[in-house]
Amino acid sequence: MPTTRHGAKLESQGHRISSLTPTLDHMYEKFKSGPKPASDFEKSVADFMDVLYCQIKELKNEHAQLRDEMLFRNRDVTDSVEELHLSVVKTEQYSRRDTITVVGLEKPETETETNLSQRVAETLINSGVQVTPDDFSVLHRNGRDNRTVRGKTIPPSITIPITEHSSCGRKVAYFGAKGYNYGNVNHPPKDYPNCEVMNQILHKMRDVDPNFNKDDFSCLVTLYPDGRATIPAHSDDENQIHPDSKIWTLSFGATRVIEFVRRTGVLQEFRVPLHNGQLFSMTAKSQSDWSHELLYEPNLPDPRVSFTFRHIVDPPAKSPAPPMLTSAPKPGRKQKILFLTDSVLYSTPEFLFDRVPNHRCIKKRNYYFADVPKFEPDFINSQIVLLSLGINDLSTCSPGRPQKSGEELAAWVSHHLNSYCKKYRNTVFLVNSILHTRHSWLNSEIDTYNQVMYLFAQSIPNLQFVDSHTAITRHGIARRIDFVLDRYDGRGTHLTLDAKKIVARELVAACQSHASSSKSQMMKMYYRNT
Ligand SMILES: O=C(O)CCC(=O)C(=O)O
Ligand SMILES: [Fe+2]
Repeated sequence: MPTTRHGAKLESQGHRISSLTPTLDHMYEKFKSGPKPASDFEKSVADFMDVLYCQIKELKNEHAQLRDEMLFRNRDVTDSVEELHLSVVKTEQYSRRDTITVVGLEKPETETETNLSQRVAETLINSGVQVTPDDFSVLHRNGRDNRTVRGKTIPPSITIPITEHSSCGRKVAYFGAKGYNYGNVNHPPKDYPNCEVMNQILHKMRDVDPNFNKDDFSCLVTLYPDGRATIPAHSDDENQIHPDSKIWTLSFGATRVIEFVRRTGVLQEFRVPLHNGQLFSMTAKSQSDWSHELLYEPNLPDPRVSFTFRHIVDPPAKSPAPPMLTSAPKPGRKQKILFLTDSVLYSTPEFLFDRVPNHRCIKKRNYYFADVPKFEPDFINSQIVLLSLGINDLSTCSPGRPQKSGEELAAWVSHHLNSYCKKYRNTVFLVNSILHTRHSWLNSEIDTYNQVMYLFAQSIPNLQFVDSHTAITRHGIARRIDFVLDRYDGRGTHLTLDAKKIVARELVAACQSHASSSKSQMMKMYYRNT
């Protein structure tokens, strides 16, 4: 590889481009601590050096940010291409396998897709099949023109893809004093049937849960005729379900397997078989943190019936102007996520937060916790304030002695967050854990800080501790410190792109769960009672 003379010189002195800034800092410090400029010329050289130094630093920051943004975007594009590829493979398999071909249906000049569906449906209905034209919305002719074979006109055949029915083969009945809606499905209120089976089941439910009563709890009865009927991955987290409601499922018939997959952070999944006569319960937390799915078992011929009970409440009324120090978001305006971060995550692109529906992220640089009050005027207009700080408050130039201990920092931060959370009750404060460095003395302070903050956040309804440190330690990259911390950064407080991506995913997921949850409702309840 050709090397310029200048490049060779830099290499030989051990100066890599990536280490230029520490060198520059060092040179600048030396320059500033040298003799004071005497002449006008020396003064203007000193001013010139100041300007150059600031501009180089700014450019370097900008460069790091642009590089990360580009890498994040690249990864996004790769992910989308992979997803598209998978969906093409799926579509191909599906178009080869799950289709019906109809031959011999003549093709009039005036044929359109809609009247073709109509005619196919009519033909099938005449032969005793129960269908409607809507069942064939994507059918098509295999060719445009009729062919003539030995004097006979042969119309092009028709392919009918068998579309997965939205209920995935399930049949449901709903009973309860209040209606229940999810997705496009709308179950109106309906009296429980006064029959032996239902009465016995209700009786059993009261034995199990003393709070159970059929005025509050609704029952969704689902029939899965065989193993091909499923319920796809979902969480029962509609705001019509009481925030503390357990979801009870009573199973009869064939054993089916329910699979849980964690919704955020590191991928975790597990399966539970649901046997005949078994009662299974899920907590609200298992809905917010996990999705569940009844797995497809094409070779299972037997039916299963489940009775699912949920405590249904009236959906929260559209709130009037929120109380206290809050300003209602203007209609049509996106809500704000204020992201205060030190340099560890400063290059996290704001666009990643576009995944939080109806929100936009404004990122601001903040090195020390002591600087947080500068941004207080913005809290009132932010739905989420995300704080990723702390390492600069702990670390110090003389190893072994932090500026503040982990415990001191946690006490100080929690004191301030406590008052912010009370003052800005409609704002959710997310505080990110501090990540490990290359220094064990510092890491033990970090652990203390993280533990105290984790416990503290549990007691404040609009404060959440985002444990991105644990997300990293559970990830494969934790095998080697160089996979997590930037190798060229001796201080060990800068992350590799992989680590940044893991943390960013945690932060975005935490914002997503707050943006969609009924937490603000719970916060109001909490503050009303305190
Ligand atoms: O049938 C089951 O066991 C699960 C049903 C379910 O997840 C639901 O109704 O939300
Ligand atoms: Fe469910």
